[in-house]
Amino acid sequence: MTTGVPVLRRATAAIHGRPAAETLRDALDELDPAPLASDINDHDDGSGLWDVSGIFGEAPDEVALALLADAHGSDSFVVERIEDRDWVAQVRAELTPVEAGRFVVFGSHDRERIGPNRIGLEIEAAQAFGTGHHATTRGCLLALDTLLRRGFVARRVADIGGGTGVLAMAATSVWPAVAIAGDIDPVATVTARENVAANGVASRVSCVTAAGFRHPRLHAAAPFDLVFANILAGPLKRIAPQMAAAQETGGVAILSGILSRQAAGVVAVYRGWGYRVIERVPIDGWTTLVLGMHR
Ligand SMILES: C[S@@+](CC[C@H](N)C(=O)[O-])C[C@H]1O[C@@H](n2cnc3c(N)ncnc32)[C@H](O)[C@@H]1O
Repeated sequence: MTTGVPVLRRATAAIHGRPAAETLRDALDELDPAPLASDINDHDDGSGLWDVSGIFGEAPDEVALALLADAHGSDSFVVERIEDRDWVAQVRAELTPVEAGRFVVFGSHDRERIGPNRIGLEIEAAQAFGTGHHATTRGCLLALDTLLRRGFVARRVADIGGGTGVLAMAATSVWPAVAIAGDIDPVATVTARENVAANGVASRVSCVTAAGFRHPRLHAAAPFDLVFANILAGPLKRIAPQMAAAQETGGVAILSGILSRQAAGVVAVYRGWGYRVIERVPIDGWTTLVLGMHR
């Protein structure tokens, strides 16, 4: 039995074919707190069934998925405990370096393999999101790469939903900037601090536990030339007023965690707060938005 490893459970429901996959995906996105991972699969056998599953660390999330299953006509709902193992060690061993524009994100086990012509970001996969493998993180790094090619320079950066701190560190690796990475999850804050120290940028990147911009350090450091926010479409819409208050004309926001079909809705909200679209970066069904503030 491994100690210090979160107990994970997989909750699975077989749902009858009426709801579209998008409806189920939206419903999964709305679960609060969200599952650590989720999946939707068509049975593909003519039965018209969907398998909807989520991996959870906390029982209340399972209850939410059970309600979701019930709302969509499921007659089976199963929760199983996943065998304990050292997930962090397993994930670390399996991770390979990820390239995005001029950046390469890698674990310490790959340090020797990174060439000199890349900007390396060493990230240990712990219990935080942001190893560069997800399309949304890559989208943000590619968006940053594009801003650099356009000659954009940022001195003050905020990373809302910073996870491992990868985006804040990317910004401080290309500009003499200071950055604040805020995450609602205190475990992510600890992980980000470790990564920031390992990359030698602790004097320029501070990591705080905060929901959105609600932290004195974020208030004191505003206005920000650049804000990253790789959280989901719903929370992005909710923090739009805070984002607009934290930026001035000429400021840029890189927003991600947006399913491509949700992008128009996010853009509509941010237009109402003075933002215009500079660029869209679509990857694997996700869209990263680069928005410029023109108040
Ligand atoms: C998809 S991860 C992004 C991590 C990293 N920035 C990246 O791009 O890979 C989203 C992170 O946002 C955090 N989060 C979600 N909602 C938030 C909110 N309202 N305020 C701050 N952090 C939030 C989550 O805890 C999670 O660590």
